[in-house]
Amino acid sequence: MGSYSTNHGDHKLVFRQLFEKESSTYTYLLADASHPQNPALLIDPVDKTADRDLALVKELGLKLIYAINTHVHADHVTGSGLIKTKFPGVKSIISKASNAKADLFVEPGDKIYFGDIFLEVRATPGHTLGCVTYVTGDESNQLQPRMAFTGDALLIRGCGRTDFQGGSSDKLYDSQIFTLPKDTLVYPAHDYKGFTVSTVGEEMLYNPRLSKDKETFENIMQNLHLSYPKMMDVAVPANMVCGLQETKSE
Ligand SMILES: N[C@@H](CCC(=O)N[C@@H](CSS)C(=O)NCC(=O)O)C(=O)O
Ligand SMILES: [Fe+2]
Repeated sequence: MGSYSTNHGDHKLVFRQLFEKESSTYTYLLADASHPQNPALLIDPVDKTADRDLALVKELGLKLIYAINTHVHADHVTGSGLIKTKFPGVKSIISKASNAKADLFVEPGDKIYFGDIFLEVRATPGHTLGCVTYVTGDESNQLQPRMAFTGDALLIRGCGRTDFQGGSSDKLYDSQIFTLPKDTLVYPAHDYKGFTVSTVGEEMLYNPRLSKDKETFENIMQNLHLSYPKMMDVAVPANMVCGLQETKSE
């Protein structure tokens, strides 16, 4: 289910799942096509594919208003800064807890509106301190099932590593992702196995890490033995400033 436009009562949600293959990153394009201006947002854009994403926005006749990140990525540079240089009206968004730069900062419980649809912010720390999950909603609750953009907190049959940038397996386990309704669709920031979508209920049953008890989970996370992302030294400082490397004025 990578791409659809669907009617939910009064709402017409445009949804596209886009992939950046070098970092196996998913970027998501959402828009409210029931609204006269077709307001749209991108979740977790990548610098390398920003032009592709902006061309799609244009082709679909959408008005991009937000470039949103789920967290300070360590494996790729966000497209937010580049997008802002090309579409100056676009506002970048990240969680306040990330301590990164952006135009707007969100906290748990905040709602990011695009037309009559919103993304509700939920704190899901543990992969990094400032990780959040964005969950679709609307005032009349017609937009069902909900879609959760989980960043690296919950991956399909996996989860984000917890060994850098304020990571904590204790916090990730307690981050309450599984309190969302079981039919909530799970859309992660990465997939390394070819999956595109899951549900909360499916992950509660089959996630080989988060379905376990806390002690087993923490033991699994301590023994992943993953090498650090290749781009980490470039990506983290760049993403702390929204992807734009600021030039120093003399
Ligand atoms: N090989 C990749 C990095 C892979 C990696 O560490 N992925 C992160 C998410 S990006 S911060 C992760 O949390 N992975 C969890 C897992 O179980 O794989 C590279 O070199 O970029
Ligand atoms: Fe990450």
